[in-house]
Amino acid sequence: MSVIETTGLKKQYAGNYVLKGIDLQVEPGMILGYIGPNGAGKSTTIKIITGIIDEFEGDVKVLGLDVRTEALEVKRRIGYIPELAALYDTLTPVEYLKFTGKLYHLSDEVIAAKGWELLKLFDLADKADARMNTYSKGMKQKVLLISGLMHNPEIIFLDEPLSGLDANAVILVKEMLQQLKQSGKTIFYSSHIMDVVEKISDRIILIDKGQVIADGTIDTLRQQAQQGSLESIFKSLTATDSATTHTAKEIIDVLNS
Ligand SMILES: Nc1ncnc2c1ncn2[C@@H]1O[C@H](COP(=O)(O)OP(=O)(O)OP(=O)(O)O)[C@@H](O)[C@H]1O
Repeated sequence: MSVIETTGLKKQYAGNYVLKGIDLQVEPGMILGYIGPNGAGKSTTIKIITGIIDEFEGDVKVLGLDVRTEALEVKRRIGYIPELAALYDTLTPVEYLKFTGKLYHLSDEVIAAKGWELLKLFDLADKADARMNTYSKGMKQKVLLISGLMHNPEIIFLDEPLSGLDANAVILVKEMLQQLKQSGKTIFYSSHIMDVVEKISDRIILIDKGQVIADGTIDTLRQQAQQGSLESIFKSLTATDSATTHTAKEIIDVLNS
């Protein structure tokens, strides 16, 4: 059974379609890499599947639940780690985790115990009482990761989750995702950091201009694009290689003019 299923998923803003019919079936217990150029529609897809955006065309089911009619139950069973979230940074991480933990109906005791343990494991224990407006970007990202995972969700959506993290934290998160997968969780992972996507994903979906243009394992994609790394596959399938060189030159020309 698929844990995520979208059929004919379309989304428009003022008559302009940014998703043009996405059909996805995601099996449980895998890491799915969801990639594409800026503006391709990755975040929009994630926001629709997680029930944040509720106006769309087509059907979306998560864990067999219709996100239109059962959005609350869907939200309870998934975790979403957004990109550059509007995190309430006048709060301390402890206060923030208490707030988000309550949204998932976790008890005060569970929030306090788990929150504290996780803050320690993410190396934030000594800053646990500081307001997050004094935090670095990576430190805030760690708090978002904790808050998206603390209720032990069945599916975890990550939108550029490594942004701002240092090398040790990146290694930690990659290892954590592998272990979550081994315990049967499904990971929907969207990122621009191609070498990480290439290493951790069991399946990769590449979208461009609101459409799926490649779908398969890294080996299948390699055969399809006749290229080596995921980065070169990405460039070849989205045809940005020579265009990028040209644009870079144009930017330099404008700067020099
Ligand atoms: N609220 C909105 N109103 C109008 N257009 C929007 C809105 N949100 C997103 N879009 C448009 O939808 C398209 C897809 O955006 P989306 O954020 O899903 O892309 P993305 O693939 O996540 O990009 P990135 O890699 O830059 O994060 C873009 O053209 C964007 O301008």
